[in-house]
Parts: sequence; structure tokens; C-alpha cells
Amino acid sequence: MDARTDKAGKIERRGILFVLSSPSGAGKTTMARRLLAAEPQMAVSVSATTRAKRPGEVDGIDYHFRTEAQFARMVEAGEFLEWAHVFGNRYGTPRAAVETALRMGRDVLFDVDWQGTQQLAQSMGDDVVSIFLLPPTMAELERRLRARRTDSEEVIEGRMARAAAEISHWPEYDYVLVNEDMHDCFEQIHTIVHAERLRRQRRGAWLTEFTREMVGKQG
Ligand SMILES: Nc1nc2c(ncn2[C@@H]2O[C@H](COP(=O)(O)OP(=O)(O)O)[C@@H](O)[C@H]2O)c(=O)[nH]1
Ligand SMILES: Nc1ncnc2c1ncn2[C@@H]1O[C@H](COP(=O)(O)OP(=O)(O)O)[C@@H](O)[C@H]1O
Repeated sequence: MDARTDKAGKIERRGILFVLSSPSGAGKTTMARRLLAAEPQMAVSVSATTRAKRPGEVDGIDYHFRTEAQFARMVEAGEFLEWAHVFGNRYGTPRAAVETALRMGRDVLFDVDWQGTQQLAQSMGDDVVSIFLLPPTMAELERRLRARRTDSEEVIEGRMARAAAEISHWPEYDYVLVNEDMHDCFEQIHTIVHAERLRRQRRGAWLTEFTREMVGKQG
């Protein structure tokens, strides 16, 4: 029997909300892409943002790119599970897609900052598992921001100036990893995902039924 469904085939497993945060350039997007490739059943929350599209980014895949006015209307209509100002732009998590995925028992991956993580933890409680990625050093963080070649010098300086403030939120997370070697960091994230899915509290009524039947059949 699959832990996601009961005997009637009804879904009883609630999806887990996996949140990845880090200072800009520490490797969230890279790790999120790898995780989604390894876990095709995992849904991803595509945020809405008012920031400009970077070269190579696709509307509806990387972000829903919106104007200030469009974003304000979405806030007004209560369409966000959470939203925040980051680097002078607004970013938010559209509610509908997340709720649909969770109802279907799918896990959902979020790339949001510390403000988004706090708001998600408040509204979704124990279903949230949060992971913070640290760079090995500040110099390496800056090197990665430059190597990405997606931001202007001014934007890079702004992101570096914000990095220490972002990093100060590490104690609010369930897991804190240093993204030094890409492969090792991904393996650690994947291990967390596997272990969190196995938590007793998440295995629901299936485990009660399984053990009751097992003991009942004794003798
Ligand atoms: N609160 C919140 N933060 C978000 C959301 N989407 C993205 N962010 C955060 O906004 C910050 C900037 O994101 P982005 O401009 O894509 O740059 P990058 O992630 O540093 O490459 C990152 O810390 C993201 O985690 C969201 O929906 N809500
Ligand atoms: N462990 C790592 N070692 C070296 N470079 C990395 C590592 N992880 C990510 N990068 C590179 O650093 C840059 C920033 O990573 P990215 O995933 O865009 O960060 P974020 O989404 O946190 O801003 C990218 O060019 C990426 O390929």
C-alpha cells in the first residue's frame, strides 16, 4: 500500500512544503533545479515578481513577471500565500497552485527569502521544512554572483550589501548547509527530503492500520 492513499484510494498524505533560502548567489536556484530533476513528483511554487526578467528566464517557469499594478491587484484580491519586498521589488507566492498541489498529496518546493519562510511557517506550521544554504565564504559568494553574469555591477553590490543581513536569519531554519561542493550539498538536501518524508507524523493513519492488522494477525 502506498503511504499516499488509503484502501479506498483516497489521498491521505499531506504534501510537505520544502523551503530553500540563502543569500543571493549561494546556490538556491541550482539546488532547486537539481532536486526537481531528481524528484519529478515534487511541485515547485512559481513566485510572482515585479523585478525585470533576466536573460534566459521564462515567464511562468522561473517567475510570473508582473507589473507593480498587476502585483498590487493580486495582493488586494488575496491571491498570495505570502509576499515581501526584496531588493526593492515585490515577490510573492501565489496561493492557488500551492493549495492544489498539497491537496493532491504532492510536496512543494519554495525558493523564498527569510520573510517568506516566516510567513509560510506561520500559516502552514509543521508541514514546512526549511533549509538555509550558506556560501563557504563571502568572497566565494561574490565570485558566484559575478560568474552568473546575470546582474549589473550595481545589483551585485546591492546583493552583497544585503548578504550579511540575510545570513543573520540562519537560526530560524530547520537545516543549515554550507554549499561548498555542489554534489555534496545536493546529496545533503536529498537526504533531508527522504528523511522528512519518513517522519512518523507524516505517515498518518496508514501506519496505525498497518500495525493494528499486523498484531491482529498474530497467532
Ligand atoms: N518572500 C518571498 N521571497 C521570494 C519569493 N520569490 C523569490 N524570493 C526571494 O527573493 C530573493 C531574490 O530572488 P531573485 O531576484 O530571483 O534572485 P536570486 O534568487 O538571488 O537569484 C531571493 O532571496 C528569493 O528567495 C517569494 O515568492 N516570496
Ligand atoms: N557549490 C557551488 N560551487 C560553485 N559554484 C556554484 C555552487 N553552487 C552554485 N554555484 C554557481 O553560483 C552561481 C549562483 O548560483 P544560483 O543557484 O543562481 O544562486 P541563488 O539562486 O542562490 O542566487 C551560479 O552560476 C551557479 O552555477
